[in-house]
Amino acid sequence: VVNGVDAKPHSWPWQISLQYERDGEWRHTCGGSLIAANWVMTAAHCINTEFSYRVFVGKHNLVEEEAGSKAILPEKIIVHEKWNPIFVAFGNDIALIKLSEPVTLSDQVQLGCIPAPGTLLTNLYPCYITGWGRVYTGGPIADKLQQALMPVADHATCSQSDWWGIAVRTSMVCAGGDGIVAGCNGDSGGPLNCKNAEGVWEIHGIASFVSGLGCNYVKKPTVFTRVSAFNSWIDQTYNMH
Ligand SMILES: CC(C)C[C@H](NC(=O)C(F)(F)F)C(=O)N[N@@+](C)(CC(=O)Nc1ccc(C(C)C)cc1)Cc1ccccc1
Repeated sequence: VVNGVDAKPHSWPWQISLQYERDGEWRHTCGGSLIAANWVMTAAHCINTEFSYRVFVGKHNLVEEEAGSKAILPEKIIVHEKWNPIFVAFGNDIALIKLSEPVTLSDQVQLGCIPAPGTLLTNLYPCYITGWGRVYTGGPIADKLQQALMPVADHATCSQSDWWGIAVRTSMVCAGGDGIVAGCNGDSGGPLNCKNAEGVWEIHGIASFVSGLGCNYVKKPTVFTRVSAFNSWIDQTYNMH
């Protein structure tokens, strides 16, 4: 997250770190959200079938051992069947990870809520991006979980020609675009957290892409998969696997 702040530890208890093993070391690669005791929602582009992964729950500082955190191996990973790594603009950048064992819920490990199907947020609706991604374009990833207020750019705004134009679909949600705050590599797969009218936090987005010209680039908001466009896919995947 570019120009974010350290989150209060465990204040986003559904946030997970998706890590892959390289040279005997586990490395953070993406964010994700716990949506059931044994299911994590992340971005399809985070998954590479050559790698082995683990899901780390209950984390705040990635470079410290933390009581209450736990690394769990996936039992299976389901990538949306219409995801195409060559055409990110087609969307469907969503994947579900079934955990090999259900997590134990606690103060530090909680489930995130999914919005009702078809829910659309109005322009400038206040949401927060969270993640351990790069803290500036090309920079290092964060040790401590970062958060930043990122107002929604509705589809009418985000699909303007000098914004994302036709690269953004209605199955996506944009946030930010002020050139200051943005998601960046390593935030992929993580949540866009928005409080609903009842005061309940919901996961409205899965961080998908930012501009190749720079993470925080004016009129190129961070683009998220719109979770409320995938409720039935999520339900079907749950019930099928
Ligand atoms: C692999 C892509 C599909 C997703 C990757 N996502 C992220 O980094 C995220 F923001 F989600 F954390 C990304 O944006 N990667 N970039 C490599 C940019 C990129 O690939 N962006 C992009 C933008 C639009 C499109 C399509 C929709 C036209 C595809 C890729 C990051 C970047 C940012 C600044 C400088 C250099 C690199």
